[in-house]
Order: sequence, then structure tokens, then C-alpha cells
Amino acid sequence: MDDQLRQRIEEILGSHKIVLFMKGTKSFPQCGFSATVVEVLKRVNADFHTVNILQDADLRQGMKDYASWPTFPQLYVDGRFVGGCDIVRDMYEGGELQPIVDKALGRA
Ligand SMILES: N[C@@H](CCC(=O)N[C@@H](CS)C(=O)NCC(=O)O)C(=O)O
Repeated sequence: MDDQLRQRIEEILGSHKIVLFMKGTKSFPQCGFSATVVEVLKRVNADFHTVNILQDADLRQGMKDYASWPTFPQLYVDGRFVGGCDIVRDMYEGGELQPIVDKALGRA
């Protein structure tokens, strides 16, 4: 990945505590996996920023390389990759997501 793209990704991650790289938008997800993570984040009352990778081919490939993760959605909290849909849903069901979100948002 070139430096400019890496810098762009790091700027996005540095500007928001919780970032979801997804297909579509919060109000109009264009994939069921992305829709599930949006729903889960709403349930834990997360304030989160979304990036629609369907509108950005560079980021669509760049995030796969950056995270070493081949699919979307990709959830980042405090700049760190948390997981995709299956992981985030499992963490929510296991009660592990809420404390991570609360800590990132200064609610812990
Ligand atoms: N098991 C994955 C499901 C996500 C998935 O399979 N996403 C696919 C289809 S939406 C994807 O992003 N493929 C790569 C691409 O479209 O660039 C998860 O837990 O997030």
C-alpha cells in the first residue's frame, strides 16, 4: 500500500473513536453483514463514524491490506481492528462489546 493511502486511513482512524468501514451507509446499509454491525452498534449506544467503501475503490482494497482482513464490514475502536460481522456479533452476545465501546467513548 502506498504511503498516501496509509496516511489517509490513519487520519480516518485518528479522527473517530469508533469507525465502521462498511457497504452503504448507517441509514442505508447495502449488505446484510454491514446492516448487522450497524444494528449491534446502535444497541450498545455507540457513537460511530461510517465509511462507505462501495464509493471508494482505493479504500476498499486498502482496508483489506491494512487490516489483513478480506471482507467488510470492518470495525475499528480506538484505532485498532476489532473484527467483522461474526466477531462483532459474538462479542455483543458475549457481553464483551459494550465495555470496549464504553471505554473508547469515555463512559467506563
Ligand atoms: N464472515 C464475514 C462476512 C462478511 C463478508 O463475507 N463480506 C463480503 C461480502 S459483503 C465482502 O466484503 N467481500 C469483499 C468485497 O466485497 O470487497 C464477517 O464476519 O464479516
